[in-house]
Amino acid sequence: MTKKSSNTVWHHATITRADREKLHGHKSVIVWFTGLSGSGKSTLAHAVEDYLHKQGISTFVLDGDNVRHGLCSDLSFSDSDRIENIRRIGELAKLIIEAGVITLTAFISPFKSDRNSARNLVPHGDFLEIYCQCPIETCEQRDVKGLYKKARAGEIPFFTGIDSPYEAPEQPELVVNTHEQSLDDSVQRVIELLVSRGVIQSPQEN
Ligand SMILES: Nc1ncnc2c1ncn2[C@@H]1O[C@H](COP(=O)(O)OS(=O)(=O)O)[C@@H](OP(=O)(O)O)[C@H]1O
Ligand SMILES: Nc1ncnc2c1ncn2[C@@H]1O[C@H](COP(=O)(O)OP(=O)(O)O)[C@@H](O)[C@H]1O
Repeated sequence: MTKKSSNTVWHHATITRADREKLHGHKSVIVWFTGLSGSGKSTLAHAVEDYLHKQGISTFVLDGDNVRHGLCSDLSFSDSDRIENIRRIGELAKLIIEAGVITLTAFISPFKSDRNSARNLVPHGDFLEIYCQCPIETCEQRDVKGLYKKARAGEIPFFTGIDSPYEAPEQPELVVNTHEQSLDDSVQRVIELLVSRGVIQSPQEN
């Protein structure tokens, strides 16, 4: 349970999120990628960022591996530390959308309740959950970082999908099947979602 700060008073900014969004010419949302290790979260988040950046859209990617080198370097992969990891990321992503920037997060985020807590931090519609669906067999074949091999050898305890659970989203805003769809197709599906939600304009309208 999070400790509450005492004797602190919220200071209201004179420049609002809406002012910043107007300056940037687009809305800001959290695009939350979730899925097994190796399911394509980082690859897709960065490919979407590349696409948006080229359209002049302000973006930022929060990536599990990177954030665990700094802000969350004190956290392990126990259930309670994963919960704290996702709590911090939810709060951080909330701050970044206040800056008027589209925030793409790439964390396994294995527990439904934590993803829902992150969703509930921001106004309705500002959290778009994208499930990178990929059979564990394919993730394991990809074994981008050699971690599945180590986990199977018993060298990494509590590895997601092996001896630590992954709870698939029930009603994500989008499912991308990264074992069947090409990366370009997945990027297009995400862009279509952002257009359909009025976050960005259709590329034809620019
Ligand atoms: N035990 C265990 N289980 C799963 N993953 C592990 C583990 N140990 C290290 N790694 C590496 O850490 C990356 C996942 O970190 P996350 O912060 O996204 O995890 S979580 O959301 O808190 O569950 C994950 O990165 P991705 O492969 O990009 O998902 C792994 O590189
Ligand atoms: N459609 C796809 N979308 C995303 N990644 C894909 C796709 N097809 C194959 N891949 C490959 O799968 C791997 C996914 O790794 P990564 O993005 O690091 O996953 P994660 O961040 O979920 O651990 C990369 O080597 C990527 O090139």
